[in-house]
Amino acid sequence: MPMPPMVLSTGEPAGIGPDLALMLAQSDKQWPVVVLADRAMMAQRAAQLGLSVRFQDPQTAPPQLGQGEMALHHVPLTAPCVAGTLDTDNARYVLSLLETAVAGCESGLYSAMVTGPVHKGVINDAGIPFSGHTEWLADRTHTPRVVMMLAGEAMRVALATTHLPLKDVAQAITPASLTETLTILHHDLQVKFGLPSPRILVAGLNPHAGEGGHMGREELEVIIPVLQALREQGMQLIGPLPADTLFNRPVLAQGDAVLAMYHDQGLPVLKYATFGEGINITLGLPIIRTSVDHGTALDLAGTGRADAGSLKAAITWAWTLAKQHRQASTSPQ
Ligand SMILES: NC(=O)C1=CN([C@@H]2O[C@H](COP(=O)(O)OP(=O)(O)OC[C@H]3O[C@@H](n4cnc5c(N)ncnc54)[C@H](O)[C@@H]3O)[C@@H](O)[C@H]2O)C=CC1
Ligand SMILES: NCC(=O)COP(=O)(O)O
Repeated sequence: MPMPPMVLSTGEPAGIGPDLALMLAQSDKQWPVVVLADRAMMAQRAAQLGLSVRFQDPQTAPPQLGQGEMALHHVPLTAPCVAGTLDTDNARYVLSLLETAVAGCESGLYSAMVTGPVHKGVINDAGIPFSGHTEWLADRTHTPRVVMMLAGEAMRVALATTHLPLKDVAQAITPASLTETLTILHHDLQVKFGLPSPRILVAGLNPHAGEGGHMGREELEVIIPVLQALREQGMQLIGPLPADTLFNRPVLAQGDAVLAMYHDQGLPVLKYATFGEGINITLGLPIIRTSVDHGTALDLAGTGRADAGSLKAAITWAWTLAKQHRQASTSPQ
């Protein structure tokens, strides 16, 4: 049986997601991907970008598409879309792309999902609470805990908390949540990244990792006891390390991944080092999901100036993971 294709949700229609999908369709080496988007919007965006794309019905498309071809599953927009201009009416469209992608992965129609960027604000403005793909996917697949990890050539950074207001971060880092996060991270570094004995650099929460309790007590009361308990189970955990000195080359070289305590502790450094070629992967999900390392870039939509490097990396990684998963599930025990 051939591998099912991957699925790409193009995300916010006013953003660069549709542009990037159209740009990748120009490549002479095409991945097996079914693109989810409104066909007329894609045709209009292609014309705006000066790109020629022939849309194929995924049911009848050949497995290997040629340059300038795209397997497109039509999902209708709710309202007409202008590149760069958000419209709350299209929030349901964005979520229906995600729902179609997940349902297809669950049914075996697709082997992995790759997500283009969504605009979290406009979905909330439409009256739909939405923190991010990561939380939405956890909820949709009934997975109590997942882990967001961004990865590039220079480093991998996972997060102990994701899209939370800063004031809520400390109380969200509990012995149970940190233990679960580290367990998922450790497991997926082994299984998905082929690291039999991963070394994880764990950041502290407070300046100077609390400076022995003088600048915050979460390290003493939560982080250190959790690391100790998990080390006793055999995990290689280094820390808690002061976040301001963790991100230098000699320290990074001692680990395979960093666990940052919150979004803006880890991601600015990672994006500075790898923006444009990094990927975002949700660990701990029952399906494979990778994504771009950037947002909707409304300023670039329809201009042709967006860089498709991260989407290409996300698709490449999703395919690698899908092949790995298939091999593991078909090889004899
Ligand atoms: N995976 C996702 O769905 C993500 C969604 N977002 C959402 O995107 C929206 C906008 O967020 P921002 O903070 O403005 O981040 P952004 O990544 O959209 O833009 C930041 C800067 O990077 C540039 N940029 C982004 N992607 C680029 C690309 N592919 N090529 C060249 N330049 C690029 C933009 O032009 C802008 O100057 C927010 O609603 C945010 O929540 C942000 C990150 C990830
Ligand atoms: N900064 C990364 C980010 O916001 C991605 O979030 P998600 O939509 O993949 O959960």
